[in-house]
Amino acid sequence: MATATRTLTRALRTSARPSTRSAFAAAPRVAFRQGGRRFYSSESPKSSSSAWIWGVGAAVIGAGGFFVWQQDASASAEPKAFAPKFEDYQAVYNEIAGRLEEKEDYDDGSYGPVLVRLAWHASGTFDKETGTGGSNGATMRFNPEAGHGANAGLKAARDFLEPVKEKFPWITYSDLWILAGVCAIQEMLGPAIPYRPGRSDRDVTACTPDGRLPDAAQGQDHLRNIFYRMGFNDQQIVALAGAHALGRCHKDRSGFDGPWTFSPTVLTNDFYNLLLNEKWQWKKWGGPKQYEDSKTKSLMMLPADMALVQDKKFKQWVEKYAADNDLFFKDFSAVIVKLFELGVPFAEGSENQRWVFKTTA
Ligand code: HEM
Repeated sequence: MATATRTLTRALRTSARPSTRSAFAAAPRVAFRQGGRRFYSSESPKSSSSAWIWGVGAAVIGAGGFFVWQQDASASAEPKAFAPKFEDYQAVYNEIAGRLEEKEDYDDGSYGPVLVRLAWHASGTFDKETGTGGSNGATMRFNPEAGHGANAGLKAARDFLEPVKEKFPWITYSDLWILAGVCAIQEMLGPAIPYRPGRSDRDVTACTPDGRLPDAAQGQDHLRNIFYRMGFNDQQIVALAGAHALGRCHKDRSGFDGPWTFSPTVLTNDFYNLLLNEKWQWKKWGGPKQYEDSKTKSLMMLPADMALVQDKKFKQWVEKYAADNDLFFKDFSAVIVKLFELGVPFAEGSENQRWVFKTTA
């Protein structure tokens, strides 16, 4: 199965999929020059581009501060102050992108899907009532959070990013994990995902309690409880779930097994189309209850995925996204930006100054 999906994925990529990498993916990438440097922005530069650049500097400095570290301890007794800029984050992006497919035998040939899941599980612990959890902190580095059942298998993603952290020691783990999610989505031909840095790492005391992430065996009431707690609505829940076009379930992680789509390393609206148009039946096996498509028996759906067509309010959004990939990309980009920023104390005013990284794909 892995080989078949990999072959199809490669075919899709080489054919460039003009309909999936759509106008929306291209439109927000505004490139402009200032002071001999090239910048990419999610919005047009303001009439005074120097004000925009000041704004970016303020966002980074205000939120993350200067990073102080010593590159070569013997060279100088003075630690160097370093305020990373767009180009520095783009360099981290490029490093991650260049390594996504370095291990041919990993899953369907890319670490992209598991990096998206890491970024989502780091963010999805947010509780809007208490303001706890969210992508600030990277507390999944520690037990008990690393050992929560929902996070099984994410060590693969965290370990994958360790050499990147070593090469760019100034970036926090929490900014790095989210940047990796952004990079993975864009490199898997998804829409542009505007990004802003400013997350700081926290210690073990900031670990969130178990049970904040969704349980795949449950249905619509559970999904609403979990995602409303983060501050999302029905439309946003359905848009987020489209990420299940990517990757697969693993018996040794969640207990479930198999991919949702035939192209698990390319982001498309296929998850919705398959959910609506295929005939799904319970899989007869010794594992947890999951669905399989009756035609090929090679694709899967979780009970929580199936809830999106069993519930009328969810289903209307599944239908819209199945019919319109551009709409899915637009809404997915907006909602994942919100997800990835949950619980982060960004500098005031920085919400209009996100960066869009240039893809390497
Ligand atoms: C709606 C509630 C959700 C449930 C119940 C759920 C559940 C699961 C489960 C059980 C797996 C399999 C893990 C494994 O065995 O490796 C998985 C994988 C995945 N999930 Fe979700 N998920 C949900 C929402 C999301 C969201 C919101 C995103 C991202 C925006 C996401 C992205 C992914 C990705 C990319 C994978 C594949 C990981 C890989 O290939 O290693 N999921 N999810």
